Amino acid sequence: MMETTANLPLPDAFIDFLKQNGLDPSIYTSSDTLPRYIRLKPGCEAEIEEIEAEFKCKLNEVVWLPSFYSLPPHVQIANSKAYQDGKVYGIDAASGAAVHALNIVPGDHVLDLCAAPGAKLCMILDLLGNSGSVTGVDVARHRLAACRTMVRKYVLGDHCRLFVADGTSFSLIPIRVSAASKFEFTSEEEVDVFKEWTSKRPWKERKRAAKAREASTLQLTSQNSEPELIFYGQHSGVVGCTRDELYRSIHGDELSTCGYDKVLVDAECTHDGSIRHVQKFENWGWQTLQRRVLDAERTDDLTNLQFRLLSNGFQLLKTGGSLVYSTCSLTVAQNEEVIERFLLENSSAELHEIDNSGTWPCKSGRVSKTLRFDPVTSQTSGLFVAKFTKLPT
Ligand SMILES: C[S@@+](CC[C@H](N)C(=O)[O-])C[C@H]1O[C@@H](n2cnc3c(N)ncnc32)[C@H](O)[C@@H]1O
Repeated sequence: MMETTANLPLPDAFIDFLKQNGLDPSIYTSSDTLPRYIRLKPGCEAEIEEIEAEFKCKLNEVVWLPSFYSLPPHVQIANSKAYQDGKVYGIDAASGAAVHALNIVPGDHVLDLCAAPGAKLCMILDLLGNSGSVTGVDVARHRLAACRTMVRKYVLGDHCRLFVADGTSFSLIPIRVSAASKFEFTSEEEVDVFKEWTSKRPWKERKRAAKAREASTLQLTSQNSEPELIFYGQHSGVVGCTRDELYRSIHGDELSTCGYDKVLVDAECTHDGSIRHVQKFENWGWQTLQRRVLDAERTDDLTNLQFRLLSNGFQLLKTGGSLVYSTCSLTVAQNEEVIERFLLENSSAELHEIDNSGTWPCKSGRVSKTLRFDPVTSQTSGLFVAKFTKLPT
């Protein structure tokens, strides 16, 4: 049987899932009227009127989030010139808030551990501008390839590198000094030095990538398969670097100084807070939703994955750095319970109040200093956000 929430038919299994997790299905009643959000590329403010004329609607400034604008839900932006020229991109305001919580400052080296398809990664690159670096990691190659397309489309890739890898074991540190100016190579070494990125990769690199893919299909442990570098910009630290330098893993104490300044763990989840995602199952079949999303065993596996992603992300953070954990699920099991378990096991982790969050239209989570966005309270998609800092040990 279908239960109708406004014009939105939700299957019984989904309603049951919400109820079992203490979530009120009525938060989805406003889903049909939720605005669409865009982020305007900084520097394009003078073009707002032109963009409004193209979209045939007013761009309403989101007062609590810089560079964000809301539009009526029916406006399609994908065919617009402003979108195709990379002046605007679609990103929900709650997602923007999660990135904002990182307090990105020029020069930061940022790790985005579940990066694809890349809306948050693009925003981080935009905030960084001409400095620092962003390392995007995702286990799904096709999704990360879409992220690469997006980064290149918005001409944001100069300080970015993308690795297909398992975020629970990824261990590469940022390259903080311009490698090209750091090393002097003998002609022998130069063969193995990364040159400018090109989509036509040299034979040797293609062979390595094929080998890495073969290893992962043979289901060797993720620790055994090397992260596959599928993109790097001119100033991402990769150009001029040797393979040994790039693939140098660091564990333990050294990470406290060599780790990332900021880490985003936007973890894989059941997506129950994103009604637009749930609606896609109307076409794919509600049974697929039950099998792929709501299955209790899968949810248990997910909470373990979330815990491991959070733990590894925190491991790669330098002392004094900040980590934001977010999911587009609103269940306590995938959010508060994951972070409570994590805090119990990590004495150097401290929950941190998110700057300016007092002015944000969201609720507090069950754990103090955590935030919950939902369609009714926030006029956004559902999102849980928590911020940690790393204390000296
Ligand atoms: C919620 S999505 C991330 C959305 C992304 N941050 C954005 O803003 O576009 C979660 C991502 O986690 C990835 N993922 C799942 N398991 C992973 C793992 N073990 N390591 C790294 N990424 C993983 C999925 O492929 C998916 O792309």
